[in-house]
Amino acid sequence: MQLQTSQAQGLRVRTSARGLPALARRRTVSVSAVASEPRVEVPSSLQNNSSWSPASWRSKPAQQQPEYIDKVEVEKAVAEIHRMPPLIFAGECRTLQQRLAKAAAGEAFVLFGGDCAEAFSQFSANRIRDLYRLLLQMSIVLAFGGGVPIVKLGRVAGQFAKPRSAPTETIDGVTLPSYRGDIINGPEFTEEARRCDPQRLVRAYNQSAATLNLLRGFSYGGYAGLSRVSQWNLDFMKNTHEGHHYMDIAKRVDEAIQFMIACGMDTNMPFMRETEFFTAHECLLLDYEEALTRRDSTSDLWYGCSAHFLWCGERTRQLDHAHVEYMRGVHNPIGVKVSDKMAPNDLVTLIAMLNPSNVPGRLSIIVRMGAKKLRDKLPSMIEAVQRSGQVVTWVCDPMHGNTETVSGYKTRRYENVRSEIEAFFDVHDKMGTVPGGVHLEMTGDNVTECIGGGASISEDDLNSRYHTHCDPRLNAEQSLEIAFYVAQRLRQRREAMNKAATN
Ligand SMILES: O=C[C@H](O)[C@H](O)COP(=O)(O)O
Ligand SMILES: C=C(OP(=O)(O)O)C(=O)O
Repeated sequence: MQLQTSQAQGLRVRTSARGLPALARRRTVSVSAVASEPRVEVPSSLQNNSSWSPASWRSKPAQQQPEYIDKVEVEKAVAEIHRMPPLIFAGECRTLQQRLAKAAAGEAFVLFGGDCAEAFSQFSANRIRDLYRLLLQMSIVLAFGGGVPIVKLGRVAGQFAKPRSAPTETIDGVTLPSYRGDIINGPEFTEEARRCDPQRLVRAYNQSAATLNLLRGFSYGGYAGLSRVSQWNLDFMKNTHEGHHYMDIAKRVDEAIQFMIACGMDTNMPFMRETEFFTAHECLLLDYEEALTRRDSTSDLWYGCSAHFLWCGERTRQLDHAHVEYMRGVHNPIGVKVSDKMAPNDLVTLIAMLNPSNVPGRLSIIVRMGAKKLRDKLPSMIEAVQRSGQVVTWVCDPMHGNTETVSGYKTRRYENVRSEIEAFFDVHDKMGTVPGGVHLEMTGDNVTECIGGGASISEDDLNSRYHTHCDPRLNAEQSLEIAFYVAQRLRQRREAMNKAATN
């Protein structure tokens, strides 16, 4: 065993025989393996020897938090949420962690998608249903291509808080605080709306609870049954190329089911009637997250009970700051967004802090850099993580490195989104590592927020149905088109691996 020291970080990384030389060969991680010993020692300046508690983040600097005027009102709202039931259960988080471990090993694939920012004004059963069934459609397409289970994770039922690049916004000479998500303030450009209002915390909790209730109903009440695959096509998609392509697959699924029934398969089996669906959001607003942090009575461990999966954003992942402190102590599966700005050694340290026992499925690294930077930077990140023996689930967010402003609208080009996914698969194929999933800002609505794709949305179309409160989302047709592209890449990987196995 070799011992390497990175002087810049004061970080000691031990590499084993399966470290450096393994880079060139295809490598899978066994999910059934018990968690291996951590191989990375966190520098003493970053070590946190004090014990963790749901409130220990308060002793660290916290980025992107709202400035409330009335602190007493905040305390009241937080106390109210603290008395409310948890939104999720620890056992569900453990199940999700197992699924994500499979994705790390290439035995499953993660489909992560939903609104950039959920909104109080856009809350409706139809919108939740349309996002849900689009995710179901996409998961059918992906499972068909990839031949692996699809882990469905919605950016939903809690995706309310937004980190912003600038604290203020100026329009026609008037400067107001930036919109930070409906859980904090309102999107309208008025002083009143932009004031941080603690009552919004309670409203966001209630909307999340109601949304989750419906999602659980869809997942376990028959809506998501495999016999209904051909009924999930959204009405406005029926006459589109993607809609037709989807129906071809749906017909083949129907035929396969008929065949299996003829062979004696029991259609009452849970996998025929139900599906697993998990929720996720950015762990940004720490007052809210702390109020929903609960100790699981069966394991005695702490869980963030606002969602099954929480992620730390690109703007709040500082190694010695509050968000990393909070996240290191909750036992949910978690993620971190990573741009090209992150140094590979810092990534290794961050992983060691968040997943010191190296548990597969605990940590997803969600990369978001744009295609070109991804081709340049991702290989050295993967190499550093591999060399340290750390197990992570690599996920591609092709949205956040591809935002631009056109005619005054924030937008993204379909072609750039697809290119980043292409680069992500190419890099993993080249390195023999596993592309574990995609993370999309998307909606089941027929919006015109991203340019291009088969729907041919042009720059001039942007103002026609631009409804997002923050970043532009792929519409249903563009999302399905992405799913077909990813499915094709998954199929190619599967075929290449089968070929390699038979040679
Ligand atoms: O969704 C992510 C961020 O909140 C968003 O990209 C920030 O946008 P901004 O750069 O306009 O603040
Ligand atoms: C803010 C987000 O992403 P990032 O942290 O990658 O900018 C997001 O996904 O909503």
